[in-house]
Amino acid sequence: MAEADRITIEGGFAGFSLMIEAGRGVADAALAMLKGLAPAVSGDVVCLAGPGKNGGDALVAAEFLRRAGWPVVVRQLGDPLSSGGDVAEAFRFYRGRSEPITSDLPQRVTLFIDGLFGAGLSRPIQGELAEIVEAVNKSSARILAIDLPSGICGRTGAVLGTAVKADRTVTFFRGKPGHLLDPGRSHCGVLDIVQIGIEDTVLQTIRPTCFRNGPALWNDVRRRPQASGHKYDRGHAVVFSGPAARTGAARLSASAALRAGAGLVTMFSPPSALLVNASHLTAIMLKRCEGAEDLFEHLKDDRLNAFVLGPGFGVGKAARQYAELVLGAGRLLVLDADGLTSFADDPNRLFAASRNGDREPRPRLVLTPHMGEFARLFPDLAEDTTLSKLEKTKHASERSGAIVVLKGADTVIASPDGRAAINDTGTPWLATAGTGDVLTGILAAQLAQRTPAFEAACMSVWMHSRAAELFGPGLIAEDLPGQLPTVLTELERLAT
Ligand SMILES: NC(=O)C1=CN([C@@H]2O[C@H](COP(=O)(O)OP(=O)(O)OC[C@H]3O[C@@H](n4cnc5c(N)ncnc54)[C@H](OP(=O)(O)O)[C@@H]3O)[C@@H](O)[C@H]2O)[C@@H](O)CC1
Ligand SMILES: [K+]
Repeated sequence: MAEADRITIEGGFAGFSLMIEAGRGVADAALAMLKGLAPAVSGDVVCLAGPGKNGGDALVAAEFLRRAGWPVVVRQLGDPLSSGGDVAEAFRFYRGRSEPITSDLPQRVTLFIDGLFGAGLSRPIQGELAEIVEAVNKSSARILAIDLPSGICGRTGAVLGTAVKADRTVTFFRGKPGHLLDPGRSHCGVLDIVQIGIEDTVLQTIRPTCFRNGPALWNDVRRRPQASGHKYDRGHAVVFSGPAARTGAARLSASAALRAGAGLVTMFSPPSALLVNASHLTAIMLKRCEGAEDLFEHLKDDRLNAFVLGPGFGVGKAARQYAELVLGAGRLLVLDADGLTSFADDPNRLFAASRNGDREPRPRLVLTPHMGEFARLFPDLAEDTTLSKLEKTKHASERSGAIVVLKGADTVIASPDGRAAINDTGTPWLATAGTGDVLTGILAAQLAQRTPAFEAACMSVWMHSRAAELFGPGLIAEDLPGQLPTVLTELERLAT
């Protein structure tokens, strides 16, 4: 944002004009929240203005709201005139009441506008300021945050000390990681992104590498069946089954792979589980696979192009051998669950297989850990409290040479080339047994169709979340594949 700001001002746009537009955007959002209420009978609109430009935005918004007829009170932290520059100008722009801030807040408040700290938050909120934030959070008034809820770090989404819990947050030009990463995301409430005069062309100079996950990022590279094509054009995905008593996870994965667009799906099953699997499978094919030699033979069929290893598979030597064989044969691999844990004692062995002696121009391995599994492969990154979830995932991807999908309510997807995406869709109902297995199948389908691995991972995470949103409450993992046709139809509509 600092760079976007700098380029815009260098181009002849006055810094205070940006602040006016920011303040106007905040005032518009406030008016939308106040809609239906009468200024004469409502409580005050209380604008909390901090010492920096976040406070400047609050002062500008306060003036626009005052002009719209609302009873506005500014509670000011620090001396805006001594701050100079745009902040002093904003203070002169505001023609209403202003008092120094204390924890003794006004009693009749309809709306708090939080302009204490934004991008310039540099340390935890403590002492009387923390009491003020707590009092604002406890009040029954609604809360609108400017740029970021005060106390939320824009880089990491972490709470520094304490943080405002807003109903709505207005930010400028583009969202920041702290808006999408937990706990920042839940402190923002509804997120509005308003344009304040910064041209999109600044992005050509800034070249951002971090994105909010959504169809705009990948829908145009998504592979889809062609009228003249046949099933092998859509790839042949393989899912490794676990032993007889643990086959369900692999079947969830396989059925998701077929629904998500793989041309063919085969389960490789140990002999003990063949009968169980055979009694459940119809369109999905079944092959016996017992040990490395068997797999080596199967891999001679080079139409088998994308593999899933991990769901229900069991931890141990077989998982390590299979993963290495698949990667060594130049195939794409989604490694999940037990597949990840199998490398806990020697993660470098996995990373070496992933890089395959640096002969691979593009990543062929996708890791889909939750935080617990991530900590087994990347213990130092997991423990490092200075790193955000975004940074942890990016470092892990760079180290492993793999696409890393670090799951959670705020799933992060990172590529060794430095790109990353944060997913902020989905529902809490996704936190149920087996949904991760379904994700591996959706991913295998995209890889089988030869979508580049980073985009494949991003779109799979999004489709998985969207399927859950469409089903709604009461979701179990088995319900997800059945929603995929609707998700695909939606994506088709967006593409045309
Ligand atoms: N970029 C753009 O394009 C545009 C940006 N705009 C706006 O600018 C905002 C960024 O402004 P900003 O850089 O002045 O920082 P801001 O968040 O106001 O705070 C800095 C002040 O807070 C203080 N302080 C920090 N932490 C503290 C703590 N825990 N407890 C106590 N004090 C603490 C810190 O003190 P210091 O660290 O210097 O001692 C300093 O005085 C951005 O969020 C957006 O709203 C818009 O106007 C439109 C265009
Ligand atoms: K704020």
